Amino acid sequence: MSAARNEPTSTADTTGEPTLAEDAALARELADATGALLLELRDDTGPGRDREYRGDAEAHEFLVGALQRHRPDDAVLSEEGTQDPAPRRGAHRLWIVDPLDGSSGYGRGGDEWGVHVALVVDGALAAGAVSLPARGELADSATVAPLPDTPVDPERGLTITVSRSRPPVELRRLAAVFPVRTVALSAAGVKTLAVVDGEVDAYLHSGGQYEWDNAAPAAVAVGAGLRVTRLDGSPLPFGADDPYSPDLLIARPAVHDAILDVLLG
Ligand SMILES: Nc1ncnc2c1ncn2[C@@H]1O[C@H](COP(=O)(O)O)[C@@H](OP(=O)(O)O)[C@H]1O
Ligand SMILES: [Mg+2]
Repeated sequence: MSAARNEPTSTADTTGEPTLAEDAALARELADATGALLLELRDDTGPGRDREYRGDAEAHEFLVGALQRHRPDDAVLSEEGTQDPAPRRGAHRLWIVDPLDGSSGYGRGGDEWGVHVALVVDGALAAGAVSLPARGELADSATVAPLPDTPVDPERGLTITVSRSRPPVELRRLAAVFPVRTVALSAAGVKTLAVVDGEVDAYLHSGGQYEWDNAAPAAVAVGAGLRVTRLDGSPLPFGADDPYSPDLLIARPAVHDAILDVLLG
C-alpha cells in the first residue's frame, strides 16, 4: 500500500515522548485510515477467502508501516507480524495491533469486523482506538464518552455479548442466578463497543484470545470508565512473550462486580 494514503500529520516530539492524548489520536487516525483501506479492498473484491487473506495482509502492511514512520523507536506486535518475542521483549513502548479483527466475517461480507490499535507503556495499557468501518464507528481511549455506572436491575437481568462461534461456558452459571440474554456478535472490537455504547451490559469471553484481539478494545473500554479484567478478576496480560490471553470480562463496574460475585462465589 502506498504511503500516499491519508495519514496523520502529527509526529512524535523529538525532544520527548508523545503525550497519551497524542498517542490516542495517532491510534485513532491509523485505525481510521486502515479501515478506509479495508473498505476499498472489500468493494474491489468478491466475497471469500481471498478477500480475507488480502485484507489481513494489506491492512498489516499499511498499519505497521505507518507506525514505523510515526513512532520509529517503538516496538510493534501485530497478529500478522513476526511471532518472535525477542524484538519486543522489555520494550518501554509497545504497540499491539490487530489490523483486521473478525477477518472471516470481513471475507464473507458482513459488518462485524474492525481495526485495533493500542499502545502499552511499561507493560500497562496506555492508549488505544477501535475502528468498525462497515458500521461507521470509531472510538479512542482519550475521547470516548463515559458510560454511567447504572446498577444491575435483578428483575431485568443482564444482556451479555459473546462470541458468535465460541460462546463461553460460564454463561450457564450466570443464568442460574440472573435472567441472562445473550447477543452473539463477531469480533472483539464489535462486542466491546456494544458495551461502551450501552447496547449490552457486558462482554464475556473464555477459551482463549490473543493480546491483539483485546488490547485496543480494553483501552477504549477503560477510557469509558468500564472495568476490564480476566474472569478471576486479575488484570489482562499485555507485553508477555506469549501473547495468549485466556479470558476477559468487560462491563461497567456495577455489572462487573455482579458477574464476578457469581463466577468467583
Ligand atoms: N478460543 C479462541 N482461541 C483463539 N482465538 C480466539 C478464540 N476465540 C476468539 N478468538 C479470536 O478473537 C477474535 C474475536 O473472536 P470472536 O468473534 O469469536 O469473538 C478473533 O480474532 P481474528 O478475527 O482477528 O482472528 C478470534 O480469532
Ligand atoms: Mg483478532
